Amino acid sequence: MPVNAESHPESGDHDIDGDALPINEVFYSLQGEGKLAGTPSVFIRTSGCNLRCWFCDSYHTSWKPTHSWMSIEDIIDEVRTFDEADHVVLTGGEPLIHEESVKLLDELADYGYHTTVETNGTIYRDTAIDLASISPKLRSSTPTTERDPDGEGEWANRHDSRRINLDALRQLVTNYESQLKFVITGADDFEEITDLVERVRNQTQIAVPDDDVLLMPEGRTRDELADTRTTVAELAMDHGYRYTPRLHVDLWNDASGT
Ligand SMILES: C[S@@+](CC[C@H](N)C(=O)[O-])C[C@H]1O[C@@H](n2cnc3c(N)ncnc32)[C@H](O)[C@@H]1O
Ligand SMILES: Nc1nc2[nH]cc(C(=O)O)c2c(=O)[nH]1
Ligand code: SF4
Ligand SMILES: [Mg+2]
Repeated sequence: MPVNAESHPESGDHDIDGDALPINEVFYSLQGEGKLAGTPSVFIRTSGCNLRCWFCDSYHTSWKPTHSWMSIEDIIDEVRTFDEADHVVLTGGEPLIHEESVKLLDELADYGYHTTVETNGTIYRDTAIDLASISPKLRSSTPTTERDPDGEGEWANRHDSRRINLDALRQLVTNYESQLKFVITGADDFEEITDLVERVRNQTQIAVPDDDVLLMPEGRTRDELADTRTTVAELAMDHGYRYTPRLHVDLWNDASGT
């Protein structure tokens, strides 16, 4: 169900009683990324983000957010229409900017769903998360003047100062089963990854095995992925990290609702 009403997610200007979330789309697909790639899953995509990656493949949740407000009850009713699925992926935008995501996840868990949260790792919340799929943003994600899809670099400093929150990363990794999934634009990104993984390891007693560090090629389309994925596969082999494909892009390119 693509949802396309225009309004601003931070405004809260909706007339639904009870807890509600700005929802960009709800759809059924295969998990395309990470440890659970290939798993049939219902995706709930919230709108609104605290970062602005230049390459964001969900432009209508970050740079130009669109959504309809949905009550938690209505979201869960919609999820339950896909009766083959027992996995739910909460994504965005950044789903953890919304306090109401806590209640949604708790209720999904009460219904017995396995929950994955796709997050940029800058915000921690205590809720029912079976897999925290954390994608910390590297320097190469910054929307510099040359790479800004929507302006002239106005977001660059804000993005850069927000993109790493070591304390939030520590809490996510310590309290949930997790994966660290880095978007790679080129071999130059690698040093920053090893450095950040070390810093996270130094913050927690929980083991962060190389197997839970995933390298994902940057690319919104098959053609873009064709340019990055071999480099990324070789980096994974050289360093013992895991490669993750973007299965949905391989299967359906950049079609919406996939
Ligand atoms: C749209 S984000 C939403 C969740 C959260 N804001 C985050 O960034 O993790 C979902 C996933 O897509 C990844 N992603 C976004 N744009 C991408 C691109 N152009 N190429 C590869 N991965 C991308 C993100 O890193 C994240 O793992
Ligand atoms: N099929 C599919 N798998 C995904 N895994 C993470 C996604 C996301 O946008 O968070 C995503 C997505 O958009 N589609
Ligand atoms: S953090 Fe996620 S949703 Fe936000 S701009 Fe980056 S990729 Fe897009
Ligand atoms: Mg996606």
